[in-house]
Amino acid sequence: MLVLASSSPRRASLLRERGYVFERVKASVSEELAEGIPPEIGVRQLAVRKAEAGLAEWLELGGNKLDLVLGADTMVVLDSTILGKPASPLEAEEILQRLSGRTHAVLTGVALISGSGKIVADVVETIVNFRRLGADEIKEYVATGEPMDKAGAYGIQGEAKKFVTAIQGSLTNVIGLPMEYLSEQLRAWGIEQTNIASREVDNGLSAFEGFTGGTSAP
Ligand SMILES: Cc1cn([C@H]2C[C@H](O)[C@@H](COP(=O)(O)OP(=O)(O)OP(=O)(O)O)O2)c(=O)[nH]c1=O
Repeated sequence: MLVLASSSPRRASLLRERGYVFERVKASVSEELAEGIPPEIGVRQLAVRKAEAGLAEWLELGGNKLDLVLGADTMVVLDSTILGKPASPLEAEEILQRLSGRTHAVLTGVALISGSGKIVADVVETIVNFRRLGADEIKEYVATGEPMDKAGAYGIQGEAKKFVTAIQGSLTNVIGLPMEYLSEQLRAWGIEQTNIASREVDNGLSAFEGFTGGTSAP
């Protein structure tokens, strides 16, 4: 049995759309990191923290020790600086101004852990290029509310798609889970997709079909 330790609706959709059957628990953890920690270490640490908290909660609910708990954390990194979720619309504008006309990295830490003591944790990176953004379009975008619960103050699967000129690497990694990497890991743990038909569901990503891993514009 797979258990997703996350309250992110995006992570649940990504798994569901690929036909995984899973349970969900909350991953309530402090997202504080040591000052100056390298982003790739920090993002892995948070993924492990979430998976461990999820496992504790799952076992408390009566879950089996052999069940596999998945925790993840996504960060946007520009010039070695972590750009988290904006605390206010003004901060969202500031973050988007910084990303304007630049290339940044999106890191997702993924941790898989079971009560039997097995743990695998990795970090997957996607590189994203933004075109130059005007002050008015940033304001308009922030007013949609879309940036507020997202690392780096944007959602590539939503309105912010139009800001992106190229990506290198996994698109789903930017949205919260690197599905190509994760499918391989889950297979190794004996967890397979069970309902491939549900992959046909339109997830709003069709404009990006064939776009991942390349460098062309959407
Ligand atoms: C950059 C980017 C981030 N995001 C989202 C993915 C993550 O949900 C969120 C980063 O926050 P996270 O702290 O990784 O996750 P979360 O708080 O949403 O959920 P939980 O900790 O319970 O698992 O930003 C997008 O949806 N689209 C994007 O383009």
